[in-house]
Amino acid sequence: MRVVLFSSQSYDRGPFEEANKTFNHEIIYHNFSLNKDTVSLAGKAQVVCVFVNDQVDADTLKALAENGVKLVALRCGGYNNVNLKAASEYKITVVHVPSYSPFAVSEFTVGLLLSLNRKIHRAYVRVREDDFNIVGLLGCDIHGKTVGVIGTGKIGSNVAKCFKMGFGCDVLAYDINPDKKLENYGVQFVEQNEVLKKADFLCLHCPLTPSTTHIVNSDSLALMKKGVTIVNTSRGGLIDTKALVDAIDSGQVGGCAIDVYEGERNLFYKDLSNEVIKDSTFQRLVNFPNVLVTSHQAFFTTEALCSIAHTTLKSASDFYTNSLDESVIANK
Ligand SMILES: NC(=O)c1ccc[n+]([C@@H]2O[C@H](COP(=O)([O-])OP(=O)(O)OC[C@H]3O[C@@H](n4cnc5c(N)ncnc54)[C@H](O)[C@@H]3O)[C@@H](O)[C@H]2O)c1
Repeated sequence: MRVVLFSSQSYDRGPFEEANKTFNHEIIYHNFSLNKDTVSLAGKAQVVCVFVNDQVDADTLKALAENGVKLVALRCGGYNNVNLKAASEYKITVVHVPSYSPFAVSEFTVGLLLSLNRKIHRAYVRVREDDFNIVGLLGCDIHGKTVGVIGTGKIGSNVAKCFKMGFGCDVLAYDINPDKKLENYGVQFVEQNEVLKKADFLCLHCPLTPSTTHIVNSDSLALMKKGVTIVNTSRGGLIDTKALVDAIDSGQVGGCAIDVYEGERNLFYKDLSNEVIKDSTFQRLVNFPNVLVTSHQAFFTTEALCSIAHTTLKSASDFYTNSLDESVIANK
């Protein structure tokens, strides 16, 4: 198969070339993203492979279909950036990587929360500047606090278990489809509003869907405990960023660590260090001392990259032998 990767980075090549020793596809790497303006550069692709910020909207899918593309393979778990309905209309199958390393994202989530709470990222900068003062770096014990988890799938369940069993927290969880096995670990399922009201630390791990868009907004922020810390490693669109900025400004939110941002498409994975960033909401957000932002890297481990490459190329092979595993199909 000819597989064309959009938004590919230097670190994608190694794992894809290694995995391809098993599958023998022809792989073409494009370092720019897929959208309706770049779709013609898919060329004679049989499989188009995209990542989290490619814009696979109806126009793009129509152009892909006209070019004979029958498979769009996301090399990630979420598929909120693909118009699945349009894909089905144009008879394009969309596959994703439902599980590569939930540990990669859950471990990163815990790391972000620890770093933000104890200001480790700020301490690092101070010590490098020979500033050994610790004023302003005060944190709190996480032990004994209440951690709220929205979405307890592969990632959220790991996070919930980690805070319950590793840190001795009370963990309150909400999921539209709760996996009751988590209760055996002491995690308690409650209504979403109860999670929001009681959490000292709130972790978001549900997918971005119409019903979860801006799940954190001015109304839900008002329900939360004053001084709550919010951690989002799922998708930026879960948070209304303007409302979050206001809540940080007022002190309603005491800290925020995010690996994802609703306007990240124009920013993340690019070196913009010599440019003026026009997104004033983002600029305001990153300048708060109690905010920690990373550039959508929670997935970024060696194990995850290898697993993503293997599953993606296997799906390409399986699609053309009619043996795709149901679990990888996003538009069933
Ligand atoms: N930052 C990163 O690098 C990165 C990497 C991988 C995944 N992610 C994000 O993490 C999300 C979770 O991944 P996962 O592998 O745990 O997915 P998953 O499908 O295993 O779990 C998602 C859970 O959310 C629940 N859910 C769905 N709608 C909900 C709602 N309205 N309210 C509460 N719960 C709801 C589902 O029932 C499910 O249990 C993905 O959707 C993706 O957006 C981010």
